[in-house]
Amino acid sequence: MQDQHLTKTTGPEEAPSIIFDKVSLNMGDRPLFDKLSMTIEGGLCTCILGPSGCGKSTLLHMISGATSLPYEGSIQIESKKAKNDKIAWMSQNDLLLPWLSLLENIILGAKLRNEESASLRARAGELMEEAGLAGYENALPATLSGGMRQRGALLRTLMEERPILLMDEPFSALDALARMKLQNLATKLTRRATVLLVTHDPMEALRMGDRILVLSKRPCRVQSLFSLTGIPPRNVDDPEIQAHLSTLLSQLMDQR
Ligand SMILES: Nc1ncnc2c1ncn2[C@@H]1O[C@H](COP(=O)(O)OP(=O)(O)OP(=O)(O)O)[C@@H](O)[C@H]1O
Repeated sequence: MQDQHLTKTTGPEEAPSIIFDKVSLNMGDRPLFDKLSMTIEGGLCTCILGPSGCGKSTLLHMISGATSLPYEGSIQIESKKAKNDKIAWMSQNDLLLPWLSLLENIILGAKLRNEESASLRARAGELMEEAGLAGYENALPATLSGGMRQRGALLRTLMEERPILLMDEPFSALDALARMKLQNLATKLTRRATVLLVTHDPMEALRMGDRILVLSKRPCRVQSLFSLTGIPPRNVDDPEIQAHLSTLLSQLMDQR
């Protein structure tokens, strides 16, 4: 059901690649990026791991253009759509408006643009059903658990139907079980979009990613790239996870 909607709006032809070409940026008096070149493949989930302060969140901000940082080089998004119409953002704070019901929060973007309609509400209802939130349409955020609020935030992001999703540690505030459930849901509902997920959790990256980029300490460069072949979300005992986990962990330990 949801896949149909997502195919229509975030199909492969709509999910662009993001190309960094010799991107340099100083933060303070030191380079954060020094001629960083890499390609984020369209239509795949790329997870980014790396030491604290190496510039993971800054990369997402540079792609979104939300903050104008004085970088050199280029970041190209291969899409016919205008930038505002192609990127959605999700972070670890759910940012639900406390005075609106969960449903009103989920359709907030359309409400603000005066695009609310019966079909839009129906679509939100379908997504809520899929996310196990049916029956909570009128609940205020304060009456919901952290996992439910974060599921609501995920649905609000998906309702925007953007081909690029930038996710900055979206599940880090959740307990292990809620996190795993939300990883499964997010993977299912964002299939075919270009997803860039910043995380500190190697298992999350191995469960959700088609590709994993390990970044180095400042100045940030791509230290290694893992290409995974199976279809996410992977179970924790998936052979592909077992094959990569120790290599990934030892690389991350070496960076500390
Ligand atoms: N507005 C700013 N002014 C100066 N330095 C900044 C600013 N914002 C971030 N930085 C610095 O840029 C570097 C990269 O920050 P960023 O938040 O992108 O790192 P990160 O890899 O996401 O870190 P973490 O994993 O801890 O969230 C850090 O050293 C940070 O101190």
